[in-house]
Formats: sequence, C-alpha cells, structure tokens
Amino acid sequence: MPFVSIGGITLHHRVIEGTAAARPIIFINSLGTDFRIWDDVVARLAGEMPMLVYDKRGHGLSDIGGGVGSIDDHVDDLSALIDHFGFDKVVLCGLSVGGMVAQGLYARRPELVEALILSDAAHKIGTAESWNSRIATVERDGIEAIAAGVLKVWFTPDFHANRAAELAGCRNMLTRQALPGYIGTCMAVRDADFTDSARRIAVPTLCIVGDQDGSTPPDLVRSLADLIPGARFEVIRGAGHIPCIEQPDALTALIRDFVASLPSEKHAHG
Ligand SMILES: O=C(O)CC1=CCC(=O)O1
Repeated sequence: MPFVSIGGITLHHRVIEGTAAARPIIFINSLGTDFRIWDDVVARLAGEMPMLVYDKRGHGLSDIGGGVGSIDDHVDDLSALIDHFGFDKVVLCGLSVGGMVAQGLYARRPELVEALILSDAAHKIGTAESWNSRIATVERDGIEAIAAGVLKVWFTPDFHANRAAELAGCRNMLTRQALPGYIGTCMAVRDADFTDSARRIAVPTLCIVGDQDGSTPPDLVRSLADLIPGARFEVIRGAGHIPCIEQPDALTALIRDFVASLPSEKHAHG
C-alpha cells in the first residue's frame, strides 16, 4: 500500500515512474484537497520524469498530526519524504499552501531543490482576520458552511456552468477533509510569511496563476515573482485557483517547458 510512516506521521503518496535521466518532481496539494488534484497533469507527464504526489498532513488519507498546524510541520513531512525516497535533488511543484511548503523546504534545505514551480501561491496569503473568521465558521458549522464560497474561488464561472460532475466531485473532496486537518492548515497559512525568504531564492522559479484566481489573484502572484530573483511569471487563461484541474493542458505545457529549460545535467537529455 502507498503509505509511509515518518516522523510519527503516516503519509499517503503515489510514485509515478519516469526516465531516470530526469529530476523527480514532487507535487504538493492545496488546502481542502488531496493528491488527486494532480491526476490530469501527472497523466500527461507520465514517462517523462519521475513524479511523487502525496497528501499533505491533515488531508486525504494522511495523518492529521497533533497540535496547532504550522508550515514547519508540513516542511518536516516533505523533508522526511525526500530523504525516505533517497532523492538528492528535486523539482517542487506546490499549489497554494503547497507552494508555501515548497518555499519553506527551500528555506530550510536549499541543497535539495533544483527548481520551484509555485502555482497560485504567494509569500503571504490572506490576512489573520480572514483566516480566523474562516476557522471560527468551520469550527462552528463545518466545512459545508464555506464550501460554496471556496468553490467560487477555486473555479471560474465557466467551470461552474459546464463541468457539473467535476464540480460536485471537488465539493465532495473539500467537504470530506478532516476538520482538524483543515483547520490546522488554515492556521499554517495564516501564520506563514515568506516575504524575506522569497528574496533569497536562488534556483529557477516559475510562478503561475489562473487569470480568474479569487484566492491568490494575478497581482499577488506577480508580487511573489517580483520578489524572487529571475523568477518567471505566467498567467493561465480560463482558470481559477486550481489550474491543475481546470486547465491541465496549459499547466502541463508550462511545467514541461520550464523543466526542459533547467540547466542541470539531469535535464540535458532534452
Ligand atoms: O481554499 C481557499 O480559499 C484557497 C486556498 C488558500 C490557501 C490554499 O491552499 O488554498
């Protein structure tokens, strides 16, 4: 079974084999989702590069973990996973809070990171007030109470109008996350600020955003890209906060092109 227990936490993951000549990419999911959000991207990249997807703690089939949630806990898990699989260097692709976890891993263990792909992520997301209000609502009324609002920022009006089955499935994914895991991750996002460390990122970085992202809008993601020396900034048209579900072709093309541009020997095969 695709589970590993490290640092007292059991993490659910999936390894997708790819050519050993390419660096592995690790995909990190966002708040209220599990690793299935990457399915359509991983299917398109299959065979090109090794990939690892995992449910970050508190989500999917991974453990919730104890105590108050912090980005450091998520970084601990990712760091331990990289060691567990024996990767010497990886490309990290994180969505939203997943992009914060990627920034945190780079800040702690930069030698492990060849490049960063930060999708709909920022150095700081939301305000303490907005997160405290969300936490209070879900503590009182459950994730159901915020689901309609969250789905509005996740997906465009076009997705809502034309992809009813996927919308319903994503709603199930959101509302079925464990409440303590969801709340812990809200706390982690609330307390995270990578403004200073973003300025010190010294690996190739691609910042991507959906043009209709209502959570980390294009201007915010652009401001992250502006902080990171040499970062590339790309907008995906017709996407909200989760381009890997809404526009997997466009996201995959950006990932493929970015990875092919990396200077390392591992990618020299083209
Ligand atoms: O669910 C949301 O509101 C969007 C989001 C913020 C951080 C994250 O990971 O997702």
